[in-house]
Amino acid sequence: MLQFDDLRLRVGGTPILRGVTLEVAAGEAVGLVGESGSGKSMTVKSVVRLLPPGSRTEGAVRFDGVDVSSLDAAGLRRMRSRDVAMVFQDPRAVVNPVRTIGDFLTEVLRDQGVGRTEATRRAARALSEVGIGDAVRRLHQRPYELSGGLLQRVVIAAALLTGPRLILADEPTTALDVTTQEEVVAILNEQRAARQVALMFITHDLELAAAVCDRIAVMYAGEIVEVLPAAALHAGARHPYTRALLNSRPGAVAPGERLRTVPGVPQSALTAPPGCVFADRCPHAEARCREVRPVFDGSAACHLLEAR
Ligand SMILES: Nc1ncnc2c1ncn2[C@@H]1O[C@H](COP(=O)(O)OP(=O)(O)OP(=O)(O)O)[C@@H](O)[C@H]1O
Repeated sequence: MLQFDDLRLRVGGTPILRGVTLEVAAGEAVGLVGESGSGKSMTVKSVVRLLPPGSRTEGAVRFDGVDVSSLDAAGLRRMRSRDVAMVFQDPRAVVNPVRTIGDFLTEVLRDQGVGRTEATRRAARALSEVGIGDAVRRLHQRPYELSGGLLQRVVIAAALLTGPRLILADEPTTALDVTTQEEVVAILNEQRAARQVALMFITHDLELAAAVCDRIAVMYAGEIVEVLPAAALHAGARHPYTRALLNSRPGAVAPGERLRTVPGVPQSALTAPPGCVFADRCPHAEARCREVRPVFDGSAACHLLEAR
């Protein structure tokens, strides 16, 4: 359904994505993990062309086989309002603070010609489906009357309301406290799985990605360095960067022990060396790793794995 084909992105001449190739099947959940600045947000934003001014892309992003860069304004609006829904980190940045939850939820349906009574009925049902009781009262409330967790559920309800085929979720729970995070992710995942909606889920949390997703794509400095089935995250991770990330999880050391880190500093696509993007921090790097860029073979981009 969704295909990134050697997507490269520059913003004002600065390289941000250096050739992202990835596919997402209908109904599939794919997690995008990696350090800050690795290009996760830019990758998902390129699906709906929500890129910063001065962006230039090469390669392609295709939705249902159609290159999104070829969509005219009407096509882009249709894709953003029907086919693809977005859930971002901070629900308060998305919901208009002075309008009611009911207005927020029914707006898109009303735009699509759904009558007021029917739109309100669907909005109330959508709230119940994301676990918000007393839906009729909630529809009359304003965002400041709801906690962050409840408001993010409202955003998820809105995302599901138009029957999208893909949800782009960019760290949807980072702004919430830990117990609320789990509930919100569980609801998002239950509801999208029940409807067979595909998901691209950006998170820093490898375990969370593995719990929610079918496959995980690991990004580093504007590239995907490894893609693997979520069930194989621990036993099957092959790329040295994925292994280093797994080793640096708090759960990877005994309580009281010092946490391990990935040595060195995160690289950006701009400062990436000509060879492997991870060469400067990789404990196994050889001369060719610094000179020749490894080819992504559908599973990983690493010279050390090619040799085996
Ligand atoms: N509006 C912008 N203009 C120019 N460059 C940008 C802009 N937004 C982000 N970038 C740059 O693009 C690169 C990728 O950013 P992106 O937000 O995709 O990373 P990320 O992996 O999602 O990070 P995080 O986990 O911190 O959100 C970074 O180097 C960032 O500085």
